[in-house]
Amino acid sequence: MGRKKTNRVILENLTVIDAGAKGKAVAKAEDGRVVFINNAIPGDVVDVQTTKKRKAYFEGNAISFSKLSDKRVEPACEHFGTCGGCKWQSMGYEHQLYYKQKEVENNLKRLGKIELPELSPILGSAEQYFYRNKMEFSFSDSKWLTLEQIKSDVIVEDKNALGFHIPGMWDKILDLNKCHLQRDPSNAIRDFVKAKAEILDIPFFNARNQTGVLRTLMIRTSTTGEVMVLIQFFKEDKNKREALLEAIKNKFSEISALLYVINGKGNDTIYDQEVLVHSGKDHIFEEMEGLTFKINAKSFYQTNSEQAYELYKITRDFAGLKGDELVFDLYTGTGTIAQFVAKNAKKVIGVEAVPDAIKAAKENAERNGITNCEFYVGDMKKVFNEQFIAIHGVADVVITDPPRDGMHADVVAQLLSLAPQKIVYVSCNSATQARDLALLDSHYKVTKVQPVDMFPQTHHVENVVLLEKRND
Ligand SMILES: C[S@@+](CC[C@H](N)C(=O)[O-])C[C@H]1O[C@@H](n2cnc3c(N)ncnc32)[C@H](O)[C@@H]1O
Repeated sequence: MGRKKTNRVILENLTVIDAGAKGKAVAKAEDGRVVFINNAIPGDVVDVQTTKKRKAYFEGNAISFSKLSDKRVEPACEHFGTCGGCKWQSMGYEHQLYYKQKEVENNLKRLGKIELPELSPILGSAEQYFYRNKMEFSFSDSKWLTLEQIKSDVIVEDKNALGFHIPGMWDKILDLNKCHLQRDPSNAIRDFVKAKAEILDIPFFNARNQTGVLRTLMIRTSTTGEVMVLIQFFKEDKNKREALLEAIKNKFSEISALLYVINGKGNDTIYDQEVLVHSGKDHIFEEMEGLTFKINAKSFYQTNSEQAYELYKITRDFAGLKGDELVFDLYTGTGTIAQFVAKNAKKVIGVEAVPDAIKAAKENAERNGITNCEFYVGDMKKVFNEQFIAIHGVADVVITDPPRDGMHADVVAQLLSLAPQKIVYVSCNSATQARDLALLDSHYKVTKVQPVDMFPQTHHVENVVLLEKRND
């Protein structure tokens, strides 16, 4: 069944039959073991170099193709295959949607083992490229070189890169030419920053040696047309920093918040750092159905604004509010869902672990003239307890939108004891959602399921479920 190559195996002539967890292609080896394959899609026939061998499965990379799937399309991006993002670009969008729908259905059926209504067809994204409103690029003085570049006699003069980490390599950065994820002026800003930094002779970061000056570039765009740019420096060199930021300001009049951080720590996260303003404001605004949301450098906001609007409309529709309900919005973030449904409810209470997000939620609600929303900070499993319910009352409807891990078992138990009429469960991970639905199944029936594609060209899928209290 296979040729040996060093201590790894080559599995020959495998037909890819499915797309599985984490977006990998799935085939069956001759011995019946499942093979999870990178860089192939359903319908391909491939030879696979294995990278992992376990009792029940293999993992590996497709190294040659004897047949290419008829589901294939030409990837739009020149960096496809090297860059870690947008791994499903070689598959037609209708097929991406088919496999996302199938993943949600499989997870709910196989992991949840619950009775399900017919799933609504997945809601595709109107924009299949350039849909992200936030991108973060890394600077590096040791850019990723292709095998041809390494082998060739031509010396690569420019070793600087501004782009994304190569998958599995923390210190190698792909120098981006054009990225298809964020709309203009994102690419123009990134290109300009790189060129100007080189003219000013500002050293790019070296993650291995922790040397250099320029660390990361974040760009946020909004549907209102505002743009935020944040540059993270490893060390302060006031003259060069100001020269670079002034040049960016003068070149791009649409930048309304030009920010920087001086971060000498071991890692790139800005969440524990002071964000300083070079020019303009420290925030931009996002707008949705007449509501405005203030977004600062550290704020969470759904990364596909247009599709977030669709997701929220489905959530509001599933909640079916008439105007006299008490609603809890668990894991509220900056309170966007809470404010979005507020005009249809008597009162909405949002809970969230991040204090800054709750501060923003309160500010946003005040600016939006919403007076029937309250927001509280805390870890859900601690805050959402008997005392919380004694103070706020029994919710008629609970909307819950937890992180990928799903809800803590204590939160599910508390939901069962609270016993609201309806629960609307928004999830970015249908596997953990299925687990939680199974825990709720004794008291709640799943009556609606609506998958939503927020991230075209990737395997990620959002899913909204309506649970209604059983009367028996
Ligand atoms: C998927 S986001 C939902 C955000 C929000 N619903 C929205 O649409 O913008 C999940 C949120 O849960 C918060 N979170 C994570 N763990 C939490 C916990 N244990 N208790 C409370 N909130 C938590 C995160 O900070 C994040 O804002």
